[in-house]
Formats: sequence, structure tokens, C-alpha cells
Amino acid sequence: MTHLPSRLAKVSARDVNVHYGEKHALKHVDLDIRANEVTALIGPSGCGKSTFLRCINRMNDQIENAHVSGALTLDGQDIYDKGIDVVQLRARVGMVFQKPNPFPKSIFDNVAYGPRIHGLARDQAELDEIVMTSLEKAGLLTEVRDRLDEPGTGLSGGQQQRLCIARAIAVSPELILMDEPCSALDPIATAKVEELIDELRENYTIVIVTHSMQQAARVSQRTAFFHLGELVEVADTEQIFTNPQHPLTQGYITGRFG
Ligand SMILES: Nc1ncnc2c1ncn2[C@@H]1O[C@H](COP(=O)(O)OP(=O)(O)OP(=O)(O)O)[C@@H](O)[C@H]1O
Repeated sequence: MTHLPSRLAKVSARDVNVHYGEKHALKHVDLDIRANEVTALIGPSGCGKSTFLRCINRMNDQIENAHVSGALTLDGQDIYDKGIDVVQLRARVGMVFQKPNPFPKSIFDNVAYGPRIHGLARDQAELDEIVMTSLEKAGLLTEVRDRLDEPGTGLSGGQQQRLCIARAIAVSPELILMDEPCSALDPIATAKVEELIDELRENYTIVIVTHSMQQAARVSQRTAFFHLGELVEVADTEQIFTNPQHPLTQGYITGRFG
């Protein structure tokens, strides 16, 4: 039985299905994402984690053969409503990708890009303020304060990823989607980004796809385990890793498959 979307959830998914042509990639997913928490999506390669993530900001719209059905709401509002402005939606729901992808622009302009296109600053002083605050929140300001005019692509991989997080934050999103944000980073840069995720949860809701169970255990409060397109189990992270209810979850977290 499909339950009604939860009013308490930041994002509520009910009977969400995604097909890529004939391929049924996501099957009847019911999942609530709670506000001001980090929710980790885990599961073996190809199980549909990224597909689910892309449903939330309608990135699947850009994939020609993708078809999404079911109900997805953000604060109770239908994400797939015909009246929804997708550009506005993506300002509310930011995204950070696997590979840091700064624009070929200066550090300052990378962060100022979103506020400029959304008209968030009335003048240069306000824009400066947004850029500096976003860099600060992303834990990058002290490292780049003196080189804001230099290209973002000249930063280290870990710094570039924090720049992308600053860029996402600059438009004041409510939700940040992260698709394996540390997979291209070394352990030290990964630790910094994980620390940052933990701090950001105070003001944002975060959904992170990760292949690292250690990372899911370190950064998230809730964990959802997917397998072959189905959501097998969702629970508090501690429970998933200490007392999973489903044998498939148990098998995955103990490394028996995946
Ligand atoms: N554009 C596409 N066209 C056709 N099939 C796709 C497309 N994108 C994904 N798929 C298929 O849908 C399924 C789910 O893919 P998805 O990328 O969501 O999985 P994932 O769990 O994020 O995997 P990974 O951990 O390897 O990134 C896979 O079988 C994949 O091959």
C-alpha cells in the first residue's frame, strides 16, 4: 500500500519508479528525508542510488529516455507539478557531484554565479558578502582569501570540491544532494569534506550517495539501503550498521556482496 506523503519530511517519495527505456531502474520507492539530517544512500553499484538522488532535483529530466512516476514532494509541494519552475527548484535543491566541477572562472565568480543569475544581491557589497560567507561556510575562506581572482580550476581536488559546495550554498538551498562527493579526494581532503557535511547539517538537509560504508556511518543520521532498484531498508544509521533488519542489508554491510 502506498502511504500519503509525510508532512513532516523535507522530501517525501511515494511509489517512485524510474524507467530508462525498458530498464526499470527504481522500483516503488517510499522514502522520507528528514530536515536537518544527513541521509546516506548506500548499496551495490547500479542499485539506483544516483537515480533516486536525481529525482529530487529533476536532473532525470535531462536524460532523454528516463521516465519518472510516483509522488515526490519538497515541503509538501509536488516536485513534478507542471507549474514548478525547475530553475527555482534547483536553487532550493543544490547538487555536488562526484568529480569537482568548478566553472572555468575565478574562485569569486564560481561562487557568485548562482546569486548573480538568481538576482540575490542588490549591489556589489551584497554579492561580496554572499561569496565570502559561502566560502567561510564551506571551510575554504582562509585558504583562498588572497586569491579570489585566480581560477577555481587551479585549486587542489579537495579545495575544488569545497568550492563546489560553496557554490551550492551561495544560493541558500534548503537541501543539498551529494553524489559520491569524496570519491575523487584523498583521505585528508575527504576528512575535511566529511567534517563540513556534519557542520552543514545544522542549516541544511543533506542526501549523500556513498560507496563507503565507513563514510555513511561517519556522516549520516539515517541510512537507506538500495538493492536492484528497490529500497530494502531505511533506518537510523546506527541501527543499519549494528542491527540491520533485512538479510540483504546484513549481507552488504558485512561485505558478503556488493
Ligand atoms: N541514462 C541511463 N540509461 C539507461 N540506463 C541507465 C541510465 N542511467 C542509469 N541507468 C541504469 O539504471 C540502474 C541504476 O543506475 P544508478 O546510476 O542510479 O545506480 P547507482 O546505484 O548510483 O550506481 P553506482 O553506485 O555504480 O553509481 C543501472 O542499472 C544503470 O545501468
